[in-house]
Order: sequence, then C-alpha cells, then structure tokens
Amino acid sequence: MSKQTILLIGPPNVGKSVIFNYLTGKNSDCANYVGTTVEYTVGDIMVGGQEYQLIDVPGTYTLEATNEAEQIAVDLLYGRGSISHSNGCHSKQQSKTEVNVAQVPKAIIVVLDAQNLERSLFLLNQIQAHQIPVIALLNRIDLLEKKGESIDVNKLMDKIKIPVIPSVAVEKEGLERVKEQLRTTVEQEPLGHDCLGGGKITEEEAWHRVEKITSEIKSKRESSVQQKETLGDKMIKPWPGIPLCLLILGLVFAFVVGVGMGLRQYILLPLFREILIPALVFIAEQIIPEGLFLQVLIGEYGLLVKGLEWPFTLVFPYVISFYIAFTIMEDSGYLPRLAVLLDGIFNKMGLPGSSIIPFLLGYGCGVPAIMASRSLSSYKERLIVTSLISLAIPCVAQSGALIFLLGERSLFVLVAVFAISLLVLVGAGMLLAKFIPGAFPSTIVEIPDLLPPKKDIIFRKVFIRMKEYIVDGAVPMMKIIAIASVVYETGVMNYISSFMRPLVTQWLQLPVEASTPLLLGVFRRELTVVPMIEMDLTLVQLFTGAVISLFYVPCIAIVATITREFNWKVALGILVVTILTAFLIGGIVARFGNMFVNVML
Ligand SMILES: Nc1nc2c(ncn2[C@@H]2O[C@H](COP(=O)(O)OP(=O)(O)OP(=O)(O)O)[C@@H](O)[C@H]2O)c(=O)[nH]1
Ligand SMILES: [Mg+2]
Repeated sequence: MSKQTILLIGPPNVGKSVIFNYLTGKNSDCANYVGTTVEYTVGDIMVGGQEYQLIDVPGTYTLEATNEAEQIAVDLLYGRGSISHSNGCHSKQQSKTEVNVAQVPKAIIVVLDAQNLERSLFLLNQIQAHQIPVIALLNRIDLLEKKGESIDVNKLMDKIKIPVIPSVAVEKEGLERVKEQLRTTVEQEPLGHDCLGGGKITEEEAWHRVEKITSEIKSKRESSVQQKETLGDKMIKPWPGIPLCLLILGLVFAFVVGVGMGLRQYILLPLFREILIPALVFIAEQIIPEGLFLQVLIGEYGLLVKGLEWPFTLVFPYVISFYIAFTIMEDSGYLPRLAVLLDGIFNKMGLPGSSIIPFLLGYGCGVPAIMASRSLSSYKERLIVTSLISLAIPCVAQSGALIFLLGERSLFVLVAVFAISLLVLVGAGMLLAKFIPGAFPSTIVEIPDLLPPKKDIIFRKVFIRMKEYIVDGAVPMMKIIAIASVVYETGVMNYISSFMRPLVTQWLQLPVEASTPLLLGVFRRELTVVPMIEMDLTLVQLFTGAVISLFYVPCIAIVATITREFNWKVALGILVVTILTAFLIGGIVARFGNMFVNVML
C-alpha cells in the first residue's frame, strides 16, 4: 500500500522548500523569487513511527490558480495530482518510490508569511474549507523583527484555533517542533471550522476579517522609525537601477569568465592533462592489445582523452563559476528587481519582466529553464520563452566551450557572438509576439526583500548543481564522445560527412571536418563547439562555427522537455526553426564576417 501524504502549502517565496529540505533531507530548489518550485517534490518523513510522504507544493496565493504551477498545488489539495514529479533534483530520471498523489492528504502544513499575514490567512481559510487537519508555520519572523514589528503568536492561535509554530527556516528555528506537532495532527479529525470564525462569507468579508485579525495581533515597536529608501528600492528605478544593473551583469560576466578560466588553467587542466589522463592512457596501453578498442579509448576522440578533457577541463570550470554567481544572484532577491527594470523590453516580446528568470536559468541549462516557464500565466508566454531559450540562449556547457574557443583568439568575436545572440533573441521575440495569438501580458512582479545570501545554502546549491552536471551533463557527453570515437575510428564519420560536404564547404565555407560537430551537436549543444578546437580554422571560420553552434538545434534533453511540456509538433517546429536560423546566419557570417574581423583587428 502506498504511503499517506502530507502537503506543504503556502504563498510563493515563503520558505516552503527550505522547510521541506530540512524535514526530508531532500534537495528541493529554493531561491529568493516567486515561483521557484514549479512542480511538486516528494520526500519521506517519519511521524510518530509511521512513514508519510511530504510534498513540497508550488506556491500559490489563492486556490483559484492563475498558472500551471499554481494549478498543480490546487490539484494536490483535491487529491487530483498526477504522478509526474521531481525527486528532489533536476535529474530527468523519476524517483522509483511509489507516490500516491491521487489521494486526499492526511494533513497539511500551511506556511504563513509573517511579513504578509493577511494574504497567508486568506489562503489558510480557503484550505481549511477542505476539511483536512492543518497546522500552521509562521515563517520569516526574523525579517519582521528586523522591521521592528512582531506578532503575538498565542493571540493568533487563539483567534484561528489551530496550532501555530513560529519559525526562521533558514536558521532551522522552529522546525523540530513541526514533527512533534504533526504527530497529534495526523491523528486528529479535521476541526470542522475555518480560521475566520466560520459561516458562509463573501470574499470581501473574508479579506475584512483577515485584516481585523492581523491588526489585533501585530504590533510595532515605538522606536521603529519609518524605513529609509533601501538599496533594494533604488535597484528598481531607472536611475540608479540601470547603471547598477549593467555593473552587476558586467561583474557577473567577468566573474564567470575569469574564475572559470582560472579554475581551468591552474587546477583542472594540470590535474587532468598532466596526471589523470597520462596515467589512464599508460594503463590502457599496458593492458589492452593494439586495435580498434584501444583506439576508441586513446585515439583522436578517445574516451580516456577527449572524453575526460572536454567535460571536465573545458566545461566544468564554467559550470562552477556560473552557478556560484547565479546562486548568489537568485538568493539575494536581485532577480525580481531585474524583472521590474527590464519589464518594458520584455513587454515588446509579448512577455512579462518576470520571464528574465527562465531566461537566466537557460544560461545554466535549458531543461529547468523551460520547466520554470510554468510560472508564467499564459500559453503564449510559455511558448515564446521556450522557443527563445531553445534558439538563442547558450547553456553553460556551450558558453564555456565558446569562451574557450574564441576567448584566446579574439575577445571581440566572443563579445560579437553573444551580442548577436541577444539581438536575435529580442528580434525573434518581437516576431513571435506578433504571430502567436494571445493577450499581451499584464505584469505584477512580487518583490521580495533583498537578503544577504547564506553561505551554507549557496555552498549546498552549487554542490548539487555540480553533481547534476556530472550526472546529466558530463556522463552523457562522455557517452556521445565514445560513440563519436567508434564512428570516427571505423571511418563511418567520413562517409556521413561526405553527404554534408556542399552545405559545410560551400555555404558555410568551413572545412569538411566541420560536419562532425554538426552531427554531434544534435545530441549535446557544446559538442557543436568543442571539436572545432581541434581544427585549424581561421578567425572568420571560428566566428561562423560559433554562430552556427549558438542557434543550432537544442540538445536532445531539451527536445524531450519541449515534447513533454507542450507536444511533439511544437518540438518539431522549434527544431526546424533553429536549424534554418543557424544555417542562415552562419552563411551570412561566413560571407560578411570578414569585414567585421578586419575592422576589429
Ligand atoms: N530571512 C529568512 N529567509 C528565509 C526564511 N525561510 C526562507 N527564506 C529564504 O526565502 C527564499 C525563498 O525560500 P523558498 O524555500 O524557495 O520558498 P518557497 O516557498 O519554496 O518558494 P516557491 O517555490 O517560489 O513557492 C530563499 O531565499 C530562502 O533562503 C526565513 O525564515 N528567514
Ligand atoms: Mg519552493
């Protein structure tokens, strides 16, 4: 028999995932913006000697869902959940544990936002109408106290007549009490009343009552003065917000490139090139007889040579530097401010400013980025974001490879490639906004407090993302390199390449070997770039190759995600558009890139 479930519900960005991670030991993604969790995550929790499944639910303000992520929350409450869920990381493999979400939960932990109690109580009231035992966690009280405010928790319990546990999830305060309290709650019958005093009331009356309760239990210290305009407020105004934004993004770019190059040059390259790879090659030569198998291991595309060098010395350093920078940005609460600042530009692409979050996630990996678009409110917005991520946003593996390929030859060309990608992104976005039917967005961006990122949370998140890269990025890359190695050593690669000769040599003006990255790139994005490193190409040819790789087909994992989130027709459409764009812009750069390169040199 499958285990019974306990739901963790609350408004967005209140700390549910931090609480879930503590209670289950799993790793549900948490970050300082609305809509971090877009699918539910399941973990085990022991309550009074019995095992339950705790479900981390996407945040929702009310039970009238306005996007796909919120709909998942509502479905889980009704016991209508489907069994597609995350097992605590971005891994595409599903958890093997059986999850029965098509059942009404045994209990609900409602997480209230101490800073926005009215809205939380309104949601609590709606949840209680479902006759399921509930406990409440009053989280983020530290932030309230910083503002010189406090909530009388006993008085609150008195009024809403359910157990309320005050907590500071990031400090693990109050979380042990949740397990104790759950022990009695799961045994209880539902209370049979709601927190607002019962009776059939209108929405307006409900708001009136929550405001009254809040005003009776909340107090402000006499000494607390009106807050000054904070740095967080300044960041969303054009002045000084835009210069600050350029400075921050510039610093992030410099950090990712600089730290990535440093990690490669001084740590990973010496470790792999001078120690690990020679040792493995030596061992292979000793124990494996001459022949095809040995060549596949140590030849041109050898698994023990390129199969280790590419994923671990070329891409891995940038995965580390990108995710350190990105995690600090997402935990600080800067991203929603960027969303407000860029709202005008995004509106021209038919998108709300908050789509900056899936876009920036896309610079890490397209798969979680496309999933994150679930928090957008219309199909049109999701489709535009997904198409643009697939077309013009290089993932971290590909960016790492591009930085390596071009960085040492010409920084101008490197910057030009990223600038072209941004231009195409905006241009294609404006076109899609015109042609895809649907209303234009109305933007409401919730802005959380600017918080200093916590060291241990950053460390854990970067570590998880490194692990994910090794499992979901490096290992598949090694498999493809192994296949490429076999295909190369047996001469099949040459045979296939001959079919692509006219396209590659005449239209793109590249040597015929450049068909290899185009073939491998179907499987993984960075493989459209890395083989070019081994070729003797002119700067214009590198420019052409980089631009093609940028727009060329998204990798197999992304195509699978698009098919799952939309359907195969959308995936096919995106494939066709990306291939055509890549060859079109690649051909143009092959012809006119010379002019640019000459001017810059
Ligand atoms: N200061 C403070 N920050 C907290 C507390 N709890 C969570 N946070 C921070 O609040 C942000 C949001 O936390 P999450 O756990 O992602 O919130 P969530 O409710 O799961 O958000 P969604 O998935 O978007 O609904 C993160 O930056 C956390 O570090 C708390 O008690 N105090
Ligand atoms: Mg969450």
